[in-house]
Amino acid sequence: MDGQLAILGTGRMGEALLSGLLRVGWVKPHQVRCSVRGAERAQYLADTYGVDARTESASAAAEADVIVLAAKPQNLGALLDEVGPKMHSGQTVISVAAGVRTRRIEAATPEDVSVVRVMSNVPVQIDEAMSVLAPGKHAADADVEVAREILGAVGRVITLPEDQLDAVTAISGSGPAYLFLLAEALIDAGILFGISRDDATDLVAQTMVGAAHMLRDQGRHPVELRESVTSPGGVTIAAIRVLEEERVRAAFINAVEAAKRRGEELASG
Ligand SMILES: NC(=O)C1=CN([C@@H]2O[C@H](COP(=O)(O)OP(=O)(O)OC[C@H]3O[C@@H](n4cnc5c(N)ncnc54)[C@H](O)[C@@H]3O)[C@@H](O)[C@H]2O)C=CC1
Ligand SMILES: O=C(O)[C@@H]1CCC=N1
Repeated sequence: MDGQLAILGTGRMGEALLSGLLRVGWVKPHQVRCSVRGAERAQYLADTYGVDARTESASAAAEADVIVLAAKPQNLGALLDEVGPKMHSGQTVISVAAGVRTRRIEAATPEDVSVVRVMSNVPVQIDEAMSVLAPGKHAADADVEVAREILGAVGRVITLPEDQLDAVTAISGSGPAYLFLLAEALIDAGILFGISRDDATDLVAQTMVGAAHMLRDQGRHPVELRESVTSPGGVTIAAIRVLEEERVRAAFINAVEAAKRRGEELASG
């Protein structure tokens, strides 16, 4: 990219984006300004990535062409109060915060600042993120393209209307946590049967990777894939029966619905 990038609130998500963008060469370290809360963290970012890292966001925002907002939703209001008045026409703001609507950000920034909201997920750390873009009112195609380039550096990107973003957050944003919980449970089952934690973790992790690749790359329906494992009169159906008796399917749907509701609460609070 030409110009300057600011990442405001460079925690886990912001750092993962930063490292991905530097790795693919989308920006050079001298083009990046990061802001964080603690001086120690700023020093760490400066030492690790060679970027300008500060504990104050307003100057970083004022100097940038593209601004990534990566603070927690609960801190975004205060961050916007700090940086909004320093922003100026022609800037593109990309917010990765869960639940915070583009109109909230538009209200805190000058009229012709473009906002693109993004919901990504933690595999940004390994360039396997699922990111969904939702353009705000003033976002032009070029702004969406910038967001697509940034998130495209660390995984797959699609665009959806903003009214679907709370659902996206609950599914793919939080999704890795559900899969890690499932992994914990399967590893515990291995331990119950006397398999070592390391071996059980290998079994579960590679099973998840293999199953995920089949689902993503073969274009087959998950029902067909599950049926292909479930032999008549066999072992898998005994487990599926218990999962259905325990209403695991409904539990997942209810859990995702609760996550979506929480996203809506964050938006209104
Ligand atoms: N962790 C995840 O899996 C996902 C997180 N997100 C979103 O990404 C955002 C960041 O999440 P994490 O990186 O996990 O949080 P985090 O807590 O690791 O990072 C947030 C950073 O913002 C800094 N910060 C807060 N207020 C600030 C201010 N006024 N000025 C400068 N820095 C400030 C904090 O010191 C912290 O370093 C959140 O809005 C979250 O909703 C979205 C999808 C997945
Ligand atoms: O739990 C959260 O609030 C964030 C948003 C999606 C994943 N982590």
